[in-house]
Amino acid sequence: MAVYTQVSAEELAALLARYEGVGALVSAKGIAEGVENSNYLVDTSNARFILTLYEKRVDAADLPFFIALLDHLAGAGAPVPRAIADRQGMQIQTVAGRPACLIEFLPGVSVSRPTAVQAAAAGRALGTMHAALADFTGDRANSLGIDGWHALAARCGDDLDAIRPGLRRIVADELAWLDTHWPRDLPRSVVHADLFPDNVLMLGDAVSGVIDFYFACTEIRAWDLAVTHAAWCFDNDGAGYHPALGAALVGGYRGSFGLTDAERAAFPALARGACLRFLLTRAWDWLNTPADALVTRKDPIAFLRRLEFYAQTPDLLA
Ligand SMILES: Nc1ncnc2c1ncn2[C@@H]1O[C@H](COP(=O)(O)OP(=O)(O)O)[C@@H](O)[C@H]1O
Ligand SMILES: N[C@@H](CCOP(=O)(O)O)C(=O)O
Repeated sequence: MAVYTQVSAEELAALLARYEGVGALVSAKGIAEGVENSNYLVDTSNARFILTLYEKRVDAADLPFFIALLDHLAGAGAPVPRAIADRQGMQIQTVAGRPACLIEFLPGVSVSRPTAVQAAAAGRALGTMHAALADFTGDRANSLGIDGWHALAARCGDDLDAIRPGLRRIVADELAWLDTHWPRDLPRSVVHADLFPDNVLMLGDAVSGVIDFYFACTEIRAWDLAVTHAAWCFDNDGAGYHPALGAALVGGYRGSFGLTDAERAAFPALARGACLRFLLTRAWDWLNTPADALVTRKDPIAFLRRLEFYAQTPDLLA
């Protein structure tokens, strides 16, 4: 469960009083899903909201970028939640000592075993967002891009072998391979960078919401598709690849945005980079999450298995 910071009913009522028309506090519950931030489901006499307190990897200095990104996408008709402005026009607040936003609640549920139809819808939603971002002028460096993977691997150090004997060597070899094969000249854009099924809300087979933009950054645009492919098209433990999901996801994306020959050719390398990114952040969390934290650690090895698949399938989108 991801609730790192407790918020009292008094603090919450005082927060809500800053906003015009949100109503009075009826109830607030910590949300079990998520690993990065503290999230509360807040019901008022008027509506339902999400209260997010930013923790861990979210730098408060990046919040204006994320909020501008959500405003831009929502303005273009994408189903993303805006941060609500208070009477003074402030979207970023301080709650229990943490930076925080009151956020629109979006309906829908995230699927744990997507169907091909749902994967196609996710691919279309990603492509539609990329189209909407063509005229977004915000910019944020990717601290979890290829340079960041080197730094994170160095910080994990020998402890990687405590997760799986030999993992440190595997990571070092993969970094060396990526340094040589990483595409440097593909189109770049602001991207979501974490479009896992738990960050896509669905009503039936339709995408009703895309959430959790807190890794959004300027990156190789097709890397976003590679992240989404790695996240959607395997069993959770990374053991089994589902070609029908892969074809549907990529087909949905190509239909709504498009993919160049150069992006297709680079896809296996981008996917290997995506796997290494999640392997490393999960490994770091695995090694550093306090025993008493109310959060479920995610398995790094599930992304080692995906990495092995992409390494063995260099002609995946050929
Ligand atoms: N705007 C929203 N509308 C509806 N539910 C949301 C919204 N934002 C977050 N949630 C719920 O909160 C959970 C955790 O949110 P998320 O942003 O993924 O957290 P974290 O950044 O900690 O991973 C989601 O899985 C979803 O159930
Ligand atoms: N998607 C990442 C972890 C980030 O968690 P999220 O709940 O913010 O998506 C992973 O699976 O490692």
